Amino acid sequence: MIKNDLFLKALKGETVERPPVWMMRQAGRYLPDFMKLKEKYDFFTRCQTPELATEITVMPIKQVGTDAAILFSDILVVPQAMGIEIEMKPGVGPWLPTPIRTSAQVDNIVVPNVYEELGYVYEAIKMTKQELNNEVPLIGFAGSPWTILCYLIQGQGSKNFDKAKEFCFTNPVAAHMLLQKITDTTIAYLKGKVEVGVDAVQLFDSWGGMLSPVDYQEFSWQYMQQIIDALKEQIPVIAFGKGCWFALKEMSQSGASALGVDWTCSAANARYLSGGNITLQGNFDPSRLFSPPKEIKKMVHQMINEFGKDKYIVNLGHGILPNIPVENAKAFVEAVKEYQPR
Ligand SMILES: Cc1c2[nH]c(c1CCC(=O)O)Cc1[nH]c(c(CCC(=O)O)c1C)Cc1[nH]c(c(CCC(=O)O)c1C)Cc1[nH]c(c(C)c1CCC(=O)O)C2
Repeated sequence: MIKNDLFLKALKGETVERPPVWMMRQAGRYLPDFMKLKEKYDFFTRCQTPELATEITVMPIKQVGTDAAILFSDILVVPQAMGIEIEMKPGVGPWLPTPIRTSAQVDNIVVPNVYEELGYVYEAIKMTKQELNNEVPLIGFAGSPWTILCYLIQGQGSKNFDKAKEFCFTNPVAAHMLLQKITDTTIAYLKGKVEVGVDAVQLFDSWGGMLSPVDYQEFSWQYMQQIIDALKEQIPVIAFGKGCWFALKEMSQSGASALGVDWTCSAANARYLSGGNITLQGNFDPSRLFSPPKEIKKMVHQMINEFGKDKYIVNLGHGILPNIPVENAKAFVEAVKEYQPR
């Protein structure tokens, strides 16, 4: 039994005294202790060393006081396991020496044995569960197939992922083959995470909002739905699509336990579009953590009043920014703990 079960209760839609809070990318660069480890070990070494991944995962629990932990890892470990070379270049971010640009390259990509290729993730989960000692739940995650495809084809981050979209629209057969291979790998990968003890999983569709509503259904949502279908009987699934407010209706009917929303969609609109019955998660503008702590607290209380304290998980609308003062992140979390229902 998990001692702080607010997050799990909110995922089940149960009544809570206050909503739970965690932050996307909470295990990251705004924490001084994280930066010390970053100086010593490169990014994928931190991901691949269970002791380091565990240490980083529990940092925000101890130092900021969030109600759930999310495993320190990356969405790109999945395509790495599929045999694709991916580097994390300082100052650039994800970088592929050989981006995928042809059908022949897609043909050659394998659906791996996840237990062999991603055993280090499962070790990190087991170690983290021990370290957390049932204080708070642990979230496992994966990228959506579309968001992973964006990096594989573009070859690096992008403002519009133009090359990824060009590939999908000029070579849809290969694009769908690639999306299906990522989907199959992701399902096996997440089932493995469930087996070693994660308490919930989140799918990050960070670049879903790059697509039109019609293209979103074709190139992203149908694969998200396959993953949700494969997992929903075993574990609560959170579907987060940045910029995907237009799909909230389909998402609400998918069997996901909760839906993530970003700050461009108001609480009232998100409730309306998702049918009013499903748990929502979000949606504080990450840049608003630059405001003074007093103002942050006021805005957080207002946000909870707008979403309602039940069927709600307080979070940011996307990952925390690297240069946010730790004090401000703490104020965000404290505000939720101090919340008094109206
Ligand atoms: C698109 C995406 C990626 N990775 C992820 C996403 C989806 C979420 C989102 O959109 O924010 C997911 C992710 N990446 C990381 C986590 C860890 C858990 C957490 O704290 O939430 C999670 C959940 C650690 C990380 N992943 C990364 C860092 C920072 C780099 C470092 O620590 O050296 C962290 C803490 C690197 C990374 N990895 C990726 C990017 C774009 C970057 C940033 C590159 C840069 O700006 O330097 C791909």
